[in-house]
Amino acid sequence: MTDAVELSPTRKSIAAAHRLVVKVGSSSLTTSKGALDQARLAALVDAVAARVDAGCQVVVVSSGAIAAGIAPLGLRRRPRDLATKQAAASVGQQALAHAYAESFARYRRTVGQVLLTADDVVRRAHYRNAQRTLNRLLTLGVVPVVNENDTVATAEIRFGDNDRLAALVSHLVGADALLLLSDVDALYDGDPRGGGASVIREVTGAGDLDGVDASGAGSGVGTGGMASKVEAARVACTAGIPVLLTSAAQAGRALGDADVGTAFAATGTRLSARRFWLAHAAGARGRLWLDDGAVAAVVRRRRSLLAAGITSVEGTFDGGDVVELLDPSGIVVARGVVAYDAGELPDLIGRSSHELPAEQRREVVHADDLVALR
Ligand SMILES: Nc1ncnc2c1ncn2[C@@H]1O[C@H](COP(=O)(O)OP(=O)(O)O)[C@@H](O)[C@H]1O
Ligand SMILES: N[C@@H](CCC(=O)OP(=O)(O)O)C(=O)O
Repeated sequence: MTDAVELSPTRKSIAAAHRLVVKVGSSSLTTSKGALDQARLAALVDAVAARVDAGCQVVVVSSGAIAAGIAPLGLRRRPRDLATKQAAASVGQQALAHAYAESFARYRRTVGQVLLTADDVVRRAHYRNAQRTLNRLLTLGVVPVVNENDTVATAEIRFGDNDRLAALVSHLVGADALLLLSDVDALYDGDPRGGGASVIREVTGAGDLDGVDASGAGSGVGTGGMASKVEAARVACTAGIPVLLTSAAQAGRALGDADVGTAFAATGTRLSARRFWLAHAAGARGRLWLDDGAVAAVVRRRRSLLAAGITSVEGTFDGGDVVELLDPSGIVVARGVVAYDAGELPDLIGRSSHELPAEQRREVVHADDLVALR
């Protein structure tokens, strides 16, 4: 008999989490013909209800609105144009909400539908509203079922994928763990459909993802693909939230001892709402390229960014807008609120403070308004 392998600290913390966000993808809830798969939805609800009955609070972030609208509308495949996608989402979301309500009713649990647009997370006043509603639902013992508000979200304001939405919601509700449930049992070092790929059990830092190819397209009914799950896991982990990625078919184990799939360890600590918004939710209006000295000052020593360390400026922004800070190789190393308009900076960059007139000696991005991403 072999000894049981000790669970990693990440898995233990996920198994012990009190407040969880569980994201489930379209391919796990719908048939290939574009209708809801009631049996698979019920199996997911069984697993979530068991965890709720054990005293935990669970937010479900559910995709599937567009996919579930395909068959009822008599369409042959997932629509490509926005108007038809929105029509499909309108029909499918209704079916989805009804199915969750009926399925959770088997456990005498009430569900609350929460449809969010990117604005609800990007604008700080909206962020607080969404936060308040979700918290209230949870304290009332309701299971919130969240999706993007696809019927009104236009191209510019779309989250784009529910993996990212789930990571943002995890922070919003102060979740102790995020579960990403898909149609694949784990992250592999390459697309498993090609064969020969190996499972990655634990990701403890960015280095564990070196050489991992997650670029393969998704299932065809969803949008995200594996790359968006890895990115969502990174967003959650840097905000201090561990992530478990596995298949919806393993939801019972995932919500039980968490000894399945790929576990991503939290790499950062929980950020304040403002810093999280700066790092992940706010839209950037410009880019500042830094020299190596400025990168070291900003990222390692957590100093303000001065004009002397900037080599180039891109974008049309005003003082108060969010910009990305790039290292000399073009990697975004930080984000922050810029103190100058784009038009003011070309005359200042590369010059040290004592060369500048007194009114232009203030920091370009103050340390309090800056979040390092690496
Ligand atoms: N490195 C990888 N590891 C695991 N799956 C991968 C990888 N690269 C691509 N994939 C594919 O990504 C798919 C999951 O993405 P997607 O279909 O968008 O899921 P969902 O609908 O659950 O959001 C898997 O079915 C798998 O074929
Ligand atoms: N909001 C969309 C989901 C888009 C999406 O991200 O889908 P998926 O990749 O399956 O998680 C819908 O409900 O159809």
